[in-house]
Amino acid sequence: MAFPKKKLQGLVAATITPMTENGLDQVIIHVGALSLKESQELAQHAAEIGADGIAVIAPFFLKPWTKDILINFLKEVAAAAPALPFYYYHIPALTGVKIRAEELLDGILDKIPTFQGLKFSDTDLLDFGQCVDQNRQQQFAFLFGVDEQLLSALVMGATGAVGSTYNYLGKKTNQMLEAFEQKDFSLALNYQFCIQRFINFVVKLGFGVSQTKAIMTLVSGIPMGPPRLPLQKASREFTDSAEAKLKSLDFLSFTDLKDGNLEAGS
Ligand SMILES: CC(=O)N[C@@H]([C@@H](O)[C@H](O)[C@H](O)CO)[C@@H](O)CC(=O)C(=O)O
Repeated sequence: MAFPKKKLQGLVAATITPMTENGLDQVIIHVGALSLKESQELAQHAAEIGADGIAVIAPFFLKPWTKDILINFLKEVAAAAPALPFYYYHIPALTGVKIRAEELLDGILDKIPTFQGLKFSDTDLLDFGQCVDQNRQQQFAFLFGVDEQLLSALVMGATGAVGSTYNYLGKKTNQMLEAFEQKDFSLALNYQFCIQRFINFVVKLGFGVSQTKAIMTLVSGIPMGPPRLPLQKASREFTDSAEAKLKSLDFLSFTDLKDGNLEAGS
């Protein structure tokens, strides 16, 4: 998968959608599920509808407890869409599957010939760095998923990023990428700190999918609708505080705001 230079990937729900100036470049569909059969059906469906790739998280109710078991699970899913590039989505805080990504990558192409890369949503930069270091010959995509640490991951060799905040902090993040590419690390750090200030603020208020939807609605004016149960809609207080913070950090001016209907879109 070729990543457009200096462009970020935004994650919308379960679909990874790299953006270019002309819109969606590629669509990678997440097909993870608790049941292998369901995952395989989703993978086949993704192939039928023309997806550019599929991504899978580890099953998290009945968990794989060794690397080999996890690989076997992933292999069976990948085999259901043998023509599609395959990505493993490593997000241990949510799946509870803590098998190190570095271990998983060891010899993975022998098992999963369509393996293309990793979405790495964990703060363990030792594991991430070793994934990159030990696979320099493989041309894998190393997509980082902890937005507040992206700069550190770029230093480690991240080839792309997939995260929730790029849906509305993309401009600032692109400025950080630009500064990084120009080797202006002090400027890049300023951008990263600014992004961190916002994320740190919302994390303290309670931040997740519902809050992401509320902020996206606020910024874009496109009603994202309520989250599905068991998630609860973000409170009005949250949205007001997030809006004030975005403005105080200069992420957003009054004129940037669209007429978002926070209540709409069921
Ligand atoms: C745990 C989590 O939700 N991580 C996010 C990050 O983008 C995260 O929202 C961001 O780094 C702020 O902490 C993504 O990596 C994952 C994500 O958005 C998703 O799978 O929906």
